[in-house]
Amino acid sequence: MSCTLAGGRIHGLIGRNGSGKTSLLSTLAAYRPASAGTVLVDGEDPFENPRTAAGTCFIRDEPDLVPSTVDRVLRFAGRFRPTWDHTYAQALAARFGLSPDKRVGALSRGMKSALGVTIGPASRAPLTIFDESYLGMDAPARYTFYEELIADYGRHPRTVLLSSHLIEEVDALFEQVLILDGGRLLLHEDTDVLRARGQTVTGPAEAVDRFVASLTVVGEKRLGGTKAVTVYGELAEDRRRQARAEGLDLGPVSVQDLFVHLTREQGSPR
Ligand SMILES: Nc1ncnc2c1ncn2[C@@H]1O[C@H](COP(=O)(O)OP(=O)(O)OP(=O)(O)O)[C@@H](O)[C@H]1O
Repeated sequence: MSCTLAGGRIHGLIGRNGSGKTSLLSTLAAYRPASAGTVLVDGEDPFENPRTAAGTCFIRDEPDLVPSTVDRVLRFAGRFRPTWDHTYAQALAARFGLSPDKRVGALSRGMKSALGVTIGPASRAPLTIFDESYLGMDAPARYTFYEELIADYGRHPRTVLLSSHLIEEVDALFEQVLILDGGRLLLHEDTDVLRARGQTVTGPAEAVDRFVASLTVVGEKRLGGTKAVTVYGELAEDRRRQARAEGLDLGPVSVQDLFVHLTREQGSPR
């Protein structure tokens, strides 16, 4: 794969199991050297590089936590990061219900993840990477994470790279999307451009079925007599007019529907 990630954006990394997300993120965060090819962070090889390491925060699905108390874990995380905001870290930990004197060993799976996603935003690292960091966190805690991430990103813009399987929950955060498939970069686009690659056609079930008969259907939902069908491919203007004339609504497609369509057939792991 070959790509350049623009700074100051939130990039979503999605791909099926074994497609290479963790391998890519681990190499960017210098947890592993590149076995082939070139990886540059801010123009430099990140491996064993103190300058890029100080500006990178990598929160893995099993967060790296020293065996101590919540407060000490946060202080330790801040020691290596010039951009660390300890007041914000404490406020975020409190929002997740993490008591400062609680020991890491006594935290549940989801609470360990919550501590990981406290360190990520509080690091304010110019390159902040989350690799399925929400694992085990319940829905209210995940939504708190998304809310805090976007609010803090607004206050302190930086480059965020976030891999997730919960695409419907997180796609609103993504400014750009990368889809990996079998170790290759299948697609790298602005989220809006990606959403325009398909359409959702909604209306009375029979009219929708008639309209989509000759189109590539990638998903459908039905509620009573109303149906919403997702189709792949752009619609020409005359087809759009026809849809409106038949009382059908056209909307953008979900990133998840497109992802499933693009990776279901060819998407076997390497
Ligand atoms: N430590 C390792 N040694 C050898 N091969 C590995 C190792 N870790 C991962 N792989 C292989 O590298 C490929 C990519 O794995 P990777 O963990 O990067 O995928 P992923 O997209 O993060 O998957 P998932 O969504 O399941 O977490 C897979 O074929 C996997 O078997």
